[in-house]
Amino acid sequence: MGWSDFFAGQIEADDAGLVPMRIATVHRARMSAISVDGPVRLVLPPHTNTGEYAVGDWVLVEPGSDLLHRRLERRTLLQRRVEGGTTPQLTAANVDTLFIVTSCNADFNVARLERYLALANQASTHPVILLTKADKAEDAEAYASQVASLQRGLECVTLDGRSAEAAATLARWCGAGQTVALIGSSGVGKSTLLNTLAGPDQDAPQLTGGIRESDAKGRHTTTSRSLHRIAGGGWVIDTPGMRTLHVSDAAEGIDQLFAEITELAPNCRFRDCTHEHEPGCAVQAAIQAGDLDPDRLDRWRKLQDENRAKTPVLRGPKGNKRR
Ligand SMILES: Nc1nc2c(ncn2[C@@H]2O[C@H](COP(=O)(O)OP(=O)(O)OP(=O)(O)O)[C@@H](O)[C@H]2O)c(=O)[nH]1
Ligand SMILES: [Zn+2]
Repeated sequence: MGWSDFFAGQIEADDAGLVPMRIATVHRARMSAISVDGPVRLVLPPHTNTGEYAVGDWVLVEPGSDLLHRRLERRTLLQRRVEGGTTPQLTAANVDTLFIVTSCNADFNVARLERYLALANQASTHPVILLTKADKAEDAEAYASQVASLQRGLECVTLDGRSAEAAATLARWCGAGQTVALIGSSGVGKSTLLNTLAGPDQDAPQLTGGIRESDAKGRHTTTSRSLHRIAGGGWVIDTPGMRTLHVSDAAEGIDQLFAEITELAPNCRFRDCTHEHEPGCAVQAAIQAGDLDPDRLDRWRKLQDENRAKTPVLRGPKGNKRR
């Protein structure tokens, strides 16, 4: 189930008799978990804020009563801030690999992929780009080569999400104890991949996924996420389609994504160089030399600006000052 020494090391003497379980669904007022014996509807202590839990979290539970005791520290955490939100929304915890799904057609957009990559980096998960609908594309490899230039060492596969070969191709990231999550816009084939990964033995996993609820503006949103077992392997977390993906709280993730720019910056004459018009700018020099794509610098700038604008700067005794 993804249990490891990292989690085992957090068990203390006081926890004797409690059982580790993994959160499978999070709703406003209830949560379910998966234990070695199967699914469990958790009994929540009064005043539990389910917003502090994410699918994939490890928790300690009292056997018999199914009373939730406490959550264990996470290895990775995917989160995002919704428009106007004061605290980030937790999307998935303890994900080893994030499958960023896009299709070989009009959905393909490098700027959007870069956003997802910044998010994956920030969460400390390993991103892999899945290019679906390769069976319908004239030149799927052309998409793959565009992906290759987005981040150093970035892995990418092209596939037909409906085929059994897709499960075989993805198996190397889906072994026993591994947790993957799927992210991508509507219609790119996430549910299809989920079904392919879960295999024919499970009853329609997409039906167990989301509960439709209305948010404050009356829009329908899928508020729950779910954890599904992968046929013969690990676990997959289904995240709801993201209407708009804002990048926030992701400064380090962006630096990692744009490593070639991050690494040039110390060579600029001015420490606070914006790489726009300053003399002695190493980044502009790289563009002049043809070593850096000017579009890439534009996208870096837009993402930086957005991240700064969307990340609240907290000051004062309690706030961590952040960019
Ligand atoms: N030809 C082809 N069709 C695909 C592939 N993957 C998905 N589809 C089709 O594309 C359509 C959309 O797929 P879904 O799996 O529902 O997409 P989704 O990402 O889950 O969409 P949301 O639920 O809206 O987030 C379906 O008709 C699938 O059969 C693929 O690799 N090749
Ligand atoms: Zn510069």
